[in-house]
Amino acid sequence: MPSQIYNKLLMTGQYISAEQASAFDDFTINQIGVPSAVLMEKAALAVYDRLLKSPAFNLKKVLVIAGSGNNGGDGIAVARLLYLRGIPVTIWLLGQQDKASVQTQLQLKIVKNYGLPIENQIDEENFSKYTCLVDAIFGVGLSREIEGNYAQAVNRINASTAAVMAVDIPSGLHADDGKVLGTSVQADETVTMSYNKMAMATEQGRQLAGLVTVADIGIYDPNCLPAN
Ligand SMILES: NC(=O)C1=CN([C@@H]2O[C@H](COP(=O)(O)OP(=O)(O)OC[C@H]3O[C@@H](n4cnc5c(N)ncnc54)[C@H](O)[C@@H]3O)[C@@H](O)[C@H]2O)[C@H](O)CC1
Ligand SMILES: [K+]
Repeated sequence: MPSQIYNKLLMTGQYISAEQASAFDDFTINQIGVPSAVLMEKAALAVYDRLLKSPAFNLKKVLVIAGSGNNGGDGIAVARLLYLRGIPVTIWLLGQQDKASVQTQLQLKIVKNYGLPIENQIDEENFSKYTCLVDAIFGVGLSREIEGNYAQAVNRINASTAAVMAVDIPSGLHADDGKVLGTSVQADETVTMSYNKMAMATEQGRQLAGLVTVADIGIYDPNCLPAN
């Protein structure tokens, strides 16, 4: 694909809203036909690659904190990739499994078949032993204040000395305006899917996201596709 078309597709320097992210996702799956699991795998590979490459992360003992939506699904797939590389990794599943999204249930089935450790609770002593935390609690689907055990998990992540990688967007940041909904993860790095999010164009969003990597996972703005 000639580079000027590809550059237009990537819309480098653009920021998109949660609604656009979902619309582009939906278009790619339902109009173009790329299976959702393929997109999730490419999202997970982008986070996995950055975790391996970035000097910010000590992968001696990794904890993936996963919600029940597709952001959690991305995180669970990251845990699987790390596990198959021989990296010690545990999944702390916050959401209720039976309420998990279809894609997240698939990722849970896969990691169970591989025998990855999945916990519903992590005590303080064990939590403090992790050297790297992956925030896969909420992504662009965050729509209200974070409360209860989700808020507790966010506060424990922020109190940890371990480096934090946020999947797509720090959990607690609203994708459109960078507002903190109750509490938000403070990330060292964020790998965001397809295009940067409007939240990261705000001072607060930039600060909470840390170093942002925009991952091209094959989801594009339909208006930027080459005319056939
Ligand atoms: N668009 C892309 O390029 C891709 C995005 N992926 C990942 O999918 C998430 C978005 O997933 P979604 O299922 O829509 O929502 P979340 O996982 O962000 O949220 C989960 C779920 O939680 C509920 N919820 C919202 N606010 C709260 C709250 N305060 N407390 C409790 N529960 C809450 C709500 O029902 C949400 O549905 C995106 O960020 C990417 O990580 C794809 O996997 C790959 C392509
Ligand atoms: K997140």
